[in-house]
Amino acid sequence: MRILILGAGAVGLTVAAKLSAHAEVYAVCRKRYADAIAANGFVMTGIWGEGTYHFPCGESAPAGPWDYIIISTKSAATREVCERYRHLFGDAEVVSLQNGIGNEEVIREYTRHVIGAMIITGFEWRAENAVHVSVDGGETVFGRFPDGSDAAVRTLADLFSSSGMRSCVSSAVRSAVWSKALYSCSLNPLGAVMECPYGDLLRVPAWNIITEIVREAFAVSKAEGVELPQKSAEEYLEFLRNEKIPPTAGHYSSMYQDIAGGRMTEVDYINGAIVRLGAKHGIATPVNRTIVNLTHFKEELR
Ligand SMILES: NC(=O)C1=CN([C@@H]2O[C@H](COP(=O)(O)OP(=O)(O)OC[C@H]3O[C@@H](n4cnc5c(N)ncnc54)[C@H](O)[C@@H]3O)[C@@H](O)[C@H]2O)C=CC1
Ligand SMILES: CC(C)(CO)C(=O)C(=O)O
Repeated sequence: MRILILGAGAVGLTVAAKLSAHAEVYAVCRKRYADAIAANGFVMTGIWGEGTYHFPCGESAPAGPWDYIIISTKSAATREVCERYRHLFGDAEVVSLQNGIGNEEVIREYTRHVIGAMIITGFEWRAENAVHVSVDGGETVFGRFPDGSDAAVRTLADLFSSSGMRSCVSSAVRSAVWSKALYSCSLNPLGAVMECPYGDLLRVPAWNIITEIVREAFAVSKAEGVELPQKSAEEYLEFLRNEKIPPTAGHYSSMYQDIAGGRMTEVDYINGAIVRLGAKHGIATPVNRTIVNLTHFKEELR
């Protein structure tokens, strides 16, 4: 099996390392990462095990055909990556292994073979050739986008699982992507602006803000025709409080880490997507809009 990973950073390089024992993998990444990995290997620490991995990577992609092409850039780069590498897509299954709303819709403009995914594991840079896997909020979910499942989806989920990355198949992956987006809307920007781990967001003043974020986002998800497993915003909030925050309570959000590292966050593709889609449906989203502005303000202060 040949797998190409495009825009490999913390997530993509770690996944490449895990898959490399079970498949032929190539990771397209920045030159400084490729040079560091060529010199010293890729060093993984944390809950997925510790080790040094050697796999091919570089700034440009080798010729196809590829069985799977996994896109693991930040959402802002999805279209750019599709434009640059569309000549390699062919019959490959193109997988979005990203956070945010709208990535699969962009990829669908370039190929009919789109697999969506929802990943809720934490990856933190430690060096240009080193990533720490910090928390695990559940299995990675794969599905045919927007819904359905088939042999190609099952093969990919099985490959991830047999490579040591717990995964499953859902016939409603769009719903899984939205469920994670609601989680990210609630926790990531607030954790970044307040500089605290997720567990602190259970405090009453933060939870009051989260309640409004989720109510707005839930209304937008309904207007978009997304069927979440929870029937109401209140049910989603209970799920977030009781099932999703506890296993990741000590985690500092990736938006916190982006701001600390001087990078732009993905807030425009998370809370910002709720604001844009809310406007399309005539749903007011003042709290999500405020959170987007606060996060950009924080980005500018760094
Ligand atoms: N880090 C985490 O804990 C988690 C991240 N995610 C999601 O996974 C996705 C990737 O996140 P990370 O790996 O953390 O980000 P990252 O910033 O570490 O990696 C993204 C990589 O894409 C590369 N890139 C950007 N534009 C490119 C282009 N035009 N061509 C080629 N490469 C390009 C960058 O150089 C960077 O190395 C995001 O959507 C993120 O929200 C999801 C779950 C957890
Ligand atoms: C690490 C994780 C999965 C939170 O659990 C995340 O999505 C983030 O920080 O953006």
